Amino acid sequence: ACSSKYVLSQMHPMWQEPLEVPGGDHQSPIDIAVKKAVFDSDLKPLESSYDPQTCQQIWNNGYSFLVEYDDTTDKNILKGGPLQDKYRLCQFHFHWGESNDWGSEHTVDRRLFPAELHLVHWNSDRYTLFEEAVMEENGLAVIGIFLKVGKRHEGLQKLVDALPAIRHKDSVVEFNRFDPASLLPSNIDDYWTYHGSLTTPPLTESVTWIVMKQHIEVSHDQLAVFRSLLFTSAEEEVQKSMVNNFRVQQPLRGRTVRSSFT
Ligand SMILES: NS(=O)(=O)c1ccc(C(=O)NCc2ccc(F)cc2F)cc1
Repeated sequence: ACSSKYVLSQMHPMWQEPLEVPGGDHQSPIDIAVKKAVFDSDLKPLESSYDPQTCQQIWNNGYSFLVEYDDTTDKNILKGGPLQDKYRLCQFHFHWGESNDWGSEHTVDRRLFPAELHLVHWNSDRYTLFEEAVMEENGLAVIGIFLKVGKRHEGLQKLVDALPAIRHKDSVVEFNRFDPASLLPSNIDDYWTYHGSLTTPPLTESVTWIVMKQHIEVSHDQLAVFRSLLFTSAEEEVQKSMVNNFRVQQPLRGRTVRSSFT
């Protein structure tokens, strides 16, 4: 899978923002000012096709928890929308807060959501490995989906039940037959899209962001289990709750956010 060979650099949630990312004027996340988004009628509907059997593992990388997929074949594909090529799913992960009042990375008219899901894909038409694609401008496509607290999300529960087994950093458990499509909102035709970056180091500006207008709902208790995860490994004396693992918002620097809807 895409990131098991790399453990994200040791970042504390409130990790010091690098003062400048070299040439970093396409950084993420951003605030999406709805009225300033430009409707683009050329944007096509998104097409995704995921195979739950290719789910491999769920693990705590010390920053979030990732569900990883076998990305050695074209079994989990995203195309259409703003994308010219086809992209392979390699993992999905979440960002959340210590309370339900904040936690998302992107905002909509400054509105914060309690959490945000990222489905990470890389361009398998042009590159052979995620690690290669992550360095290229058209290398990655990440779907961002906001989470709101409300009714229990049945699809998410299987994932929530696995979290106690990966409480500590670097813990991994086998996880199979999970359908990422079960986490998509009913409407995936309405989205905003812009060019940005990874929201954690190396912060490379290789991401076509596709942020869904429609959120998904999870229960308060489901989100509470996210907060029971730890940033720290089992050996460390002081255990730190994994919360507030989001990056601060970045300047738009003249970029245009396009919308697929009016
Ligand atoms: N939150 S986000 O969706 O923007 C995001 C998505 C993926 C990654 C990632 O894979 N990092 C590890 C990693 C793995 C390999 C590599 F070459 C570079 C690299 F950053 C980081 C952030």
